[in-house]
Amino acid sequence: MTIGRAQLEAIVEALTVVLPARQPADQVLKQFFRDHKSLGQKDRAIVADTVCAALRRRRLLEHLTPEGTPRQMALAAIVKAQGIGISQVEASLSADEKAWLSALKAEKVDALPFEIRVDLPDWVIEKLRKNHSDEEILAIGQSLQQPAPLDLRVNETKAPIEPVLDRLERDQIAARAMRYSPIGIRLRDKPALNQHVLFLEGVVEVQDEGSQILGMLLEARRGEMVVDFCAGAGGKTLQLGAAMGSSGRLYAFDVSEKRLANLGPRLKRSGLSNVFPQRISNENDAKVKRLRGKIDRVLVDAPCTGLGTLRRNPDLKWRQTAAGVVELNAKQTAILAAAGALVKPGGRLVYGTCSLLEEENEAVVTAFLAAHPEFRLIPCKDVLARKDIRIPGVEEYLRLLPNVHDTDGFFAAVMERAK
Ligand SMILES: C[S@@+](CC[C@H](N)C(=O)[O-])C[C@H]1O[C@@H](n2cnc3c(N)ncnc32)[C@H](O)[C@@H]1O
Repeated sequence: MTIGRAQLEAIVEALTVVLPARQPADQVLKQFFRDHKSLGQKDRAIVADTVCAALRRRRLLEHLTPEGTPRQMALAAIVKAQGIGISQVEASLSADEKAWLSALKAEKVDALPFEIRVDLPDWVIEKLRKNHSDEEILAIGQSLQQPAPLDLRVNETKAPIEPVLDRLERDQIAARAMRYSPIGIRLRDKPALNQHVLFLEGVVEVQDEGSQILGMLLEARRGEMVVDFCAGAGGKTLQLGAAMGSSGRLYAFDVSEKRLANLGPRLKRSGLSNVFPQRISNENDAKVKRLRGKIDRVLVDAPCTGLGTLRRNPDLKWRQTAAGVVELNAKQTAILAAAGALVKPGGRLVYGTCSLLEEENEAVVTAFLAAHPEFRLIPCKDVLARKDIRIPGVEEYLRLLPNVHDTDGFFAAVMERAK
């Protein structure tokens, strides 16, 4: 793949606005493309791929480019992170740059310090060391440097999985049933699906396999009262609504108007009529309190560092901080307590995150259980076994890792309130 002068300039300009990491990279990039309407489809793909590669290997690239200018970062990303040959950019290089890139190309990444190979900030590595060996941390870090696959969930209210797989095959979209999720399909490539009839008619939705497994832990059933406390744009809400056969009542709470607004069109496509999105001001909103003790199942998909999703959002690792974890922790604890109060006797509470950090996961659950003896832990393994799902390493808690399960990183705990 040749990268021309104009394309390289566009990559450098894009990195100039993305690298300060003041806002999420996808938002900055979206604005960048709005401001650069002359860039064609192919140019945009090249810019987006290189920016993503630079964010995935930012620590390596900063190590290799002592001045760290956006141009150096762009060139190093192309040659070192994307593995593109120097000859493919040669026409745009000065003699000095050519010599520098040749030396860079020859440098052995495997011989670099551990932290650079892991490509995570020091504070994250330190926290991971509480539960993982350095060998595991390296495997986790390297798996998070890979792009994530495109995963779909089949809307059970519209179709079983087999005809959907058949339809994809007929349309020459390479796909296979997922390893763990019985309602999931993994695509081999990343086709633009948003004009495909299966997507437009709400038969499939994009959802990572790990997220599907987490949603299944709630075992939401027909006719029940269910709350998705942190519904966001509704990835799991739609799954729960379908599992409930579009019956009962499913409240989708979130503090973010914008995220709930993104649920709107997805909900319409899904055809579900049991979902009630509600914006709440915080976890103690009156809309929450009036449901105390009345709900069969409550899911808390808590706000977290998102470190398990770095394959999709590589900028997150440079936007989170140790101080941020402390703030998130306070939120997670408060949300879980408020959500737990909604569960009726004999009901279920699931706490989940897409974080890899013990502080956001086991520690929050352990503290909750200590303060709420009316709840007890149900092993995730047992819940999944009822659906014939067996996942290596899943026992008491759900712990999914990209290097082990080829899903985003997820954690979950299932709790039941005494009758
Ligand atoms: C991990 S995301 C949810 C993702 C979503 N469940 C999905 O599957 O697509 C966490 C969500 O928690 C929301 N949130 C933050 N503080 C909250 C609070 N106090 N009460 C309810 N939701 C909150 C955020 O706006 C964010 O949408």
